[in-house]
Amino acid sequence: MTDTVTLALTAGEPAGIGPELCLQLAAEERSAGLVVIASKPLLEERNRDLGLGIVLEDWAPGSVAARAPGTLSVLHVEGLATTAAGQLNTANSAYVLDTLSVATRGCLNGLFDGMVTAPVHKGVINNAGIEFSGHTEFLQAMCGVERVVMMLATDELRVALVTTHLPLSEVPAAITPARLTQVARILNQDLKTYFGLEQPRILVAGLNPHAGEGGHLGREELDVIEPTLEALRQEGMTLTGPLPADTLFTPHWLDNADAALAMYHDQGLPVLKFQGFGRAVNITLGLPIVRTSVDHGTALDLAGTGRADMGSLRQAVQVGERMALCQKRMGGQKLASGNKASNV
Ligand SMILES: NC(=O)C1=CN([C@@H]2O[C@H](COP(=O)(O)OP(=O)(O)OC[C@H]3O[C@@H](n4cnc5c(N)ncnc54)[C@H](O)[C@@H]3O)[C@@H](O)[C@H]2O)C=CC1
Ligand SMILES: NCC(=O)COP(=O)(O)O
Repeated sequence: MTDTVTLALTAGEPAGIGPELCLQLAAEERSAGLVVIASKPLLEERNRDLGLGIVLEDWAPGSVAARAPGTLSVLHVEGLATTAAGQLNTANSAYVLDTLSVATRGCLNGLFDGMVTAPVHKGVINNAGIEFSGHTEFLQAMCGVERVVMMLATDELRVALVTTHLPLSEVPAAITPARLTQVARILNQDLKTYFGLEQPRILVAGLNPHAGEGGHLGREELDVIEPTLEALRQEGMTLTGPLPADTLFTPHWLDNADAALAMYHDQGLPVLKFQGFGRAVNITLGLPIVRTSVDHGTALDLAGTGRADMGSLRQAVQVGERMALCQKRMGGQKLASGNKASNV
């Protein structure tokens, strides 16, 4: 069958809202099969504590994932040390990363058509002595691709990033012609592949205030961004910029564009979250597999209360399903242009 997909859904940080959001989502009507990758006792505990009444079914490769409202397939992952909501424990970090590895391998070997991730806590994983910047970088390494692109999207706005989880002080040096070229090519290609845009119109932000004010407020625009964009235009891309980031996100520009490309995390994401926090999806472009995620973090303050909003997880599943169907129709795994796989 090519018109249905099975998605792996990682439940994320066990002390956060991820496990309960997965269970709450399982109560709803859905067309994609979902297999939650998590500790089964953890899900049973949240299910019981919140009185959700979801029927948890063990899933094994080859079996059909549950789709009926009120049921959820589970692929159990060992290694969880503690289950207390709201209380981080470094002893759970290896387990959290195992859930990501299981889902990623399952996508690479065709068990799943894509993966959706509930939030992890980057700090506690690092406190456990494991270097970890985020799912995005983890998946890039695990899939063996040279570059990936983080894009968050609502129905009205798409914002992609040139750099992701970097200290601000390291951002200027990271904006090189090579990185900008790879990011723009991946963004352009995946907007065509997954969003049906024949000629994506991309707005590119400058790095400095007023896009450098002609070199008086920084030279990255003159030395790196403008020449790189010009070369990419020669390849046929429709790129506007570098634009001052403070006016790029206004209707004047956005009304005639398909995506904005920001130079760094907190240049683009605050705007996106102001516009649509709770209904946005985080998509990793440039991977050979489909991966979507929520727009929020672990919300430890809400964990275990059942009050967290599942709008973003719902959206992540729906977008992941559409992307997986699109990839299936193309005949399987694909690589974004210019991205080399070394161990897939
Ligand atoms: N996809 C992922 O794995 C992500 C993980 N994180 C991680 O999450 C941790 C906590 O990050 P914060 O900056 O505190 O952001 P956060 O998103 O966890 O919380 C920020 C505020 O938004 C609220 N909130 C978050 N999700 C909500 C939901 N579904 N419904 C209602 N309210 C919600 C929280 O209660 C809190 O007041 C960090 O370690 C961060 O790295 C953050 C973003 C994405
Ligand atoms: N702000 C987005 C975020 O932190 C999520 O990152 P990732 O874990 O999806 O790489």
